[in-house]
Amino acid sequence: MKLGCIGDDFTGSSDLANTLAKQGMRVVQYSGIPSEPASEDVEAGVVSLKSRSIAPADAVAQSLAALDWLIAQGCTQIFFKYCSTFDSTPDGNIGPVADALADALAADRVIVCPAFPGTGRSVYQGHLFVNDALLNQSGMENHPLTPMTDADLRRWMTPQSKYDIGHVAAQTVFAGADAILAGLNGEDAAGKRHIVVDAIRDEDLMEIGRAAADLKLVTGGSGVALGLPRNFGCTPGKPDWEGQSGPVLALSGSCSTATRAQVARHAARHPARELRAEDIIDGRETPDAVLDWAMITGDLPLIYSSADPEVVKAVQDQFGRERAASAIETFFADLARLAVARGVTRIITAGGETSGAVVEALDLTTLEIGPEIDPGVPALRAKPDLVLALKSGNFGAEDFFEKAAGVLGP
Ligand SMILES: Nc1ncnc2c1ncn2[C@@H]1O[C@H](COP(=O)(O)OP(=O)(O)O)[C@@H](O)[C@H]1O
Ligand SMILES: O=C(O)[C@@H](O)C(=O)COP(=O)(O)O
Repeated sequence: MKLGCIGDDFTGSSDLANTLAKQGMRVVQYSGIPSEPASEDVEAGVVSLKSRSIAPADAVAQSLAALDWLIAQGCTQIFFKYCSTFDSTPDGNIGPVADALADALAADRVIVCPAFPGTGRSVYQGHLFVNDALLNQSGMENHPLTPMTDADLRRWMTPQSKYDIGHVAAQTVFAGADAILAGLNGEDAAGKRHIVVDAIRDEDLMEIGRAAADLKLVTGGSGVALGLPRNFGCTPGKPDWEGQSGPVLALSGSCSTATRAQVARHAARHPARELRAEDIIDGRETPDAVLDWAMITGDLPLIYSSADPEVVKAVQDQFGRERAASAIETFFADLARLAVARGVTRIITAGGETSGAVVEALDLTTLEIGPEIDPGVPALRAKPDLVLALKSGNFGAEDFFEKAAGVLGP
């Protein structure tokens, strides 16, 4: 293994694995830290953790354990993947994990770059934009777990990290890899360890990738990984893929803007069943009954708890943020387990935490990367008779669920 990756959630990890696979690397996504060595032919390993919204100390411990495993596989560069919307709170977990990885690797000039132009995320003058809106005006300010209320990445990262945060501005990035490296060196000399690097186009990311060839640690969204495979001699390619026939089920616990539009569109055309958080928490809904409904109805049924920000806020005020999230995630996890036991072979999940809960419940250890469904979302094969799509909350076109079902199989 050459490139070792640690993803702070499962959708983000599949997004990263997708980017690396498209750039020609032989990639495997692991669910949690594997207990065995990787197969010899894997060039990039992505260890998916569910560490984005847990206690910072736990996120650090899990990330360091993942690092140990990746180093033991021979990796010479480590990539820490977080969300292209920089999902974190003033306590973490991006800063504490980046600090711990940098310390463990004795890494300097740590790039911080969530840009992903293909999905509208750009970093300009240290600020993160989603299309034409600043991050904190993009809907992400209402995220149920990590409300993003400031678009200045340097300011957002500062309370999270024990190190000073530097910046390489767009003008330098536009001048290419040598200038970027000089910019990183300058910030390093000024005592900055984590360095926000601007990027607004894929060309910028390719140049940042070139500049990062000898760095021990790179952090960011999947975009900044675009230029890394070339450093390892890889050239773009297409994965082998054969779809899977059989019953399909879509599950959505994401309350992000894009997912809510996808849910609304799907519900107007296919069977869709809404789960109210209070009914789950009070036990009025059971996974068995909901699955019975899905198996009888067919036609790409969608089960969702996705709700508008006011509804989510009322639920969180009544039950507490963590209790609500955990009850809903457990429900989806139980539902997925029952669905597979009853013969479902294609599962589509929307939402990073939701997807993590589902993959962990299904006890899937490795995921093979298939073709891209929409930017940042690949088809995945988990077992000979089970394929998945793990959709990041804000990714995908409005007809994503239909599209995903089509790519996953006939
Ligand atoms: N109706 C709801 N009320 C409160 N919390 C919810 C509701 N629906 C889902 N959640 C929780 O919100 C979180 C959404 O996070 P996630 O699945 O990562 O989606 P995204 O990828 O959009 O961030 C999950 O923890 C989920 O259980
Ligand atoms: O970088 C991204 O935006 C995604 O890969 C990602 O991490 C999304 O996370 P969720 O929105 O929580 O699914």
